[in-house]
Amino acid sequence: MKHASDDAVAVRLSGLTVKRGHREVLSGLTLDIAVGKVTGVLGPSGCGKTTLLRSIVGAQANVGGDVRVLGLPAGSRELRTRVAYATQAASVYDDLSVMQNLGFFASALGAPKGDAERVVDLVGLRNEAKQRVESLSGGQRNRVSLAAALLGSPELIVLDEPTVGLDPVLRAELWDLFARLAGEGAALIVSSHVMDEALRCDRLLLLREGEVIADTTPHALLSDTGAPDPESAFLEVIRAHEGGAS
Ligand SMILES: Nc1ncnc2c1ncn2[C@@H]1O[C@H](COP(=O)(O)OP(=O)(O)OP(=O)(O)O)[C@@H](O)[C@H]1O
Repeated sequence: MKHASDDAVAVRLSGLTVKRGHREVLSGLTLDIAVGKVTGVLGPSGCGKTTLLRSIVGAQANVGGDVRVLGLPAGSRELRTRVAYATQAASVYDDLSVMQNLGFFASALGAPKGDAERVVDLVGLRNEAKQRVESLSGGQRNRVSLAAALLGSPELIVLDEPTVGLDPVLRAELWDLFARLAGEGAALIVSSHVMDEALRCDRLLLLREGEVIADTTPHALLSDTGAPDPESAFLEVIRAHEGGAS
């Protein structure tokens, strides 16, 4: 029988361990990620953020332990339209326009007619809609990828560093959008190495060398460490973790 609370769980990790090459990149992660919230995966370059996201969307090899997504094993066929993933490198066609790309992905996903129009507005690319992707700036290309990830109505939206290369205004707008989507009931998992973005998340997972060293909220991160900003708070958490580990 299903537990009632399972409906609120988008992702359940049980002892997730990943080896890449000879290295253990993630070491036994056990945690649940809730629906209706923006969960931030924060941490320095190389700490395992992308590997964690790839494991959740079923794109990672050599995964040990168990990863359940919306109650199903990660990567299950049934999850194809229910889970969206935007990678760091924009995965769109250079020789097509923004709208042609979105139209293509919309029909591949079976998204409703008009959905490409909806998402192009969501990511603020209306003026560039007819432009070929190859002529866009890096930040604009990433937004095409993000728009493609928002097609249909995914229940879980996994975004790998979606705000890289964006100006502060656009960044703030996208974080507003993430909060709105979570408010509508989606689960969002957003990675970033910009600690200030931590403040926009409902929950924070701070990752370091493949381990979750803090599972907290922006408010608790600042109040527990007494640090003035998330960057110093993160350093404080690392110091405390290393002190405790030695
Ligand atoms: N094939 C491989 N062999 C050995 N190590 C690997 C391999 N692929 C990735 N790694 C290592 O795994 C670690 C985690 O990589 P991952 O891409 O998940 O980090 P990240 O936190 O997303 O980094 P960034 O913020 O720079 O994108 C890194 O230290 C990386 O060097």
